[in-house]
Amino acid sequence: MSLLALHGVSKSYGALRVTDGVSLAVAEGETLGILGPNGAGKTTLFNLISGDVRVDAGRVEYAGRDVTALAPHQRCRAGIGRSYQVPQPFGAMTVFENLVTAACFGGRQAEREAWHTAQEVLQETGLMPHANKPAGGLTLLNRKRLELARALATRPKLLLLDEIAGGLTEHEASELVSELRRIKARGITMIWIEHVVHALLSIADRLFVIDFGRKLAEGAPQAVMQDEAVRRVYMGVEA
Ligand SMILES: Nc1ncnc2c1ncn2[C@@H]1O[C@H](COP(=O)(O)OP(=O)(O)OP(=O)(O)O)[C@@H](O)[C@H]1O
Repeated sequence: MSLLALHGVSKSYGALRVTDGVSLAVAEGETLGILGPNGAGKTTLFNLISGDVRVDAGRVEYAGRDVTALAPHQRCRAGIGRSYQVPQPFGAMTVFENLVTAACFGGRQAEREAWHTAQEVLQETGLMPHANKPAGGLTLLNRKRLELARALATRPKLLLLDEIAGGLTEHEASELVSELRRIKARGITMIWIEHVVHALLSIADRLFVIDFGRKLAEGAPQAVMQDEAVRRVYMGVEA
């Protein structure tokens, strides 16, 4: 069964149609990679799934339920967790406090449970040595880890990752991919927008390529990367 299904979702800003009738289904346990040129509408698609932005038309179904009218916090509590392209922690709070806050408010966990979750997520994401540091002072890698950790603390069934490897060194990106592999092995469904293609290819079960707000290609990673339209639009390779 699909955990997430988008049915003809569209969004415009003024005359600009940023999402144009996108339909998409993601199976439980699947890792879907999203690719597309800058400005193609990838983050907007996440905003429509998480509820940060409302659709103009179409429907968003999650776990068999129509969530199109739900607010972001309701979708989060239903199990849709997300990271943001630009990490957005509470900078003056410690890493641990950020995670407890995410678990309490995003995951609706009681205080004791939230503390337990925060400990687990610190361990899982390698942030334990930084638990008591203010989030605002972290390195880029650790800010990215915290972004992932905050989403995990809400105990998502569906995890939306927006360019989590962007700006990292090769070594840092591969550490992050190892963490994502462990998350995937726990059965969490993931949708990952990423320009670091080799990182994405090392974990994605399927790719979905967007251009001008529309689906350009979808399917098995190797087949999609060989697709002529994808090579022309995304990689600038002449067909
Ligand atoms: N709130 C907004 N108001 C007006 N235009 C917007 C808004 N949000 C996004 N856009 C425009 O919609 C288009 C798609 O933006 P979006 O951030 O979804 O693209 P993207 O594929 O994620 O790009 P990138 O790879 O650069 O992150 C862009 O032209 C952007 O300027």
